[in-house]
Formats: sequence, C-alpha cells, structure tokens
Amino acid sequence: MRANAHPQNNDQLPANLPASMFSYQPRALGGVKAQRLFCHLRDTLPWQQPSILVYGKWHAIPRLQLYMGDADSAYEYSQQRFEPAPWVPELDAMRQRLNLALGCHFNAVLVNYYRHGLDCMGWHSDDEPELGLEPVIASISLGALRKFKLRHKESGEVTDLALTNGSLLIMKGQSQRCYAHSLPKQRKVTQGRINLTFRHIDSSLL
Ligand SMILES: O=C(O)CCC(=O)C(=O)O
Ligand SMILES: [Fe+2]
Repeated sequence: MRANAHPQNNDQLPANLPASMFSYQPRALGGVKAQRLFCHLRDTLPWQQPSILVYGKWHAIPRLQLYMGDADSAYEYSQQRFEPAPWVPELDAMRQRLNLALGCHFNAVLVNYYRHGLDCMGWHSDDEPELGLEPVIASISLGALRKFKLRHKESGEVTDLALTNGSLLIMKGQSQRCYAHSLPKQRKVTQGRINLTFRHIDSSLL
C-alpha cells in the first residue's frame, strides 16, 4: 500500500471535484498484487446476494457482496440488518495499513463483486446514520476497469471517474451530503471487478 507515500498527490482527481471531499490515487496498490488479490477474494469469499426493497418490491441486488468487520460493526440499510462476517487476514491487514496511513478508524469493509459489466450499483449516498455525519470512506478497486459516476445533488453535474485496478478513492467531509454516486452497467465489460469500501461503523447510532 503506497497510501502514505505521497499523501498530497491528488493530480489524478478530475478538476471539478473538490479536494476537500475526494482524493484519488490510481495506483495505490501495484497492478499485479491487486489482480492477485482480486482472484483470491473472488475464489474464496462466501459471497451473498441479498434482496433489497425498492419501491415496495424485493429485488436481488445486481452483484454479489459480503459485509465484513469487527463484531460490533453491524449496519442497516434498505430496512435490513447486516451482521459482519469475520475479517479475512488480507483485508484485516489492508484495513490496518489504511488506518495508519490515513489516521482513520475503519472497523468494517463492504465488499462488492461485479461479475461482469451487467452487474452494477444504482445512485445512492453512503449516508446511513451509523456512518456518522462526515464519514471517511476508502474505496479500493481490484480487477476490471469500471466507470464510477458522481452527481452533484444541487447542480446535477455528473462527473465520470475510471476506477483502475489497484486504485484508492477516498470520499470524506461533505462528499456524501453533496454528491450521490453509482456504478452503471457497461455491457462491453466481460471481466469481473471487486470493490472494497472501508468504513467506520458506530452501531450505537443505529
Ligand atoms: O463499486 C464501487 O466502486 C462503489 C461501491 C459503493 O458505492 C458502495 O459500496 O457503497
Ligand atoms: Fe457507495
């Protein structure tokens, strides 16, 4: 993890995104290491595909996921409670390195596996109460290059960011209040991608 090697270097962030809310490092992890970790997680994690309630109807989410963390990091969204699976060593080690590099207190990670370009995530903000008021979220991408979209809630301006294998995107400050984000379908993408969003969950805020 080169997260603390050049903490100031944020040149790869699109110019219209405020540096007070976002930072982007395309190569926080080396490419080979990131690809290897992708294969390892894809092949070994006990993936789940929960259903969520959308406008009164239950739908299986269009991707696989696993929520992992310390025992006291349960969280809720879409009227469901997710208990954390225990850490796997690779992600616990990454969480500890990120905590040191960023001065954070991540105690959980949401792991999303997009099997191909038809798997996706709709528009949302990570603004559940248990994340607190101005959460810091560290998002690591592994595997296929996918387009990530950020929409400014007031102006409607949409910015695309191509999240590379081994990249680290940090969202902090007012980012969740001011922006929504999504990972759209990309029919031409055939390879898989795994995204890790490290979070600090305070279950007492549930
Ligand atoms: O896959 C991504 O890059 C986005 C994941 C995300 O927004 C989330 O887990 O809340
Ligand atoms: Fe999100």
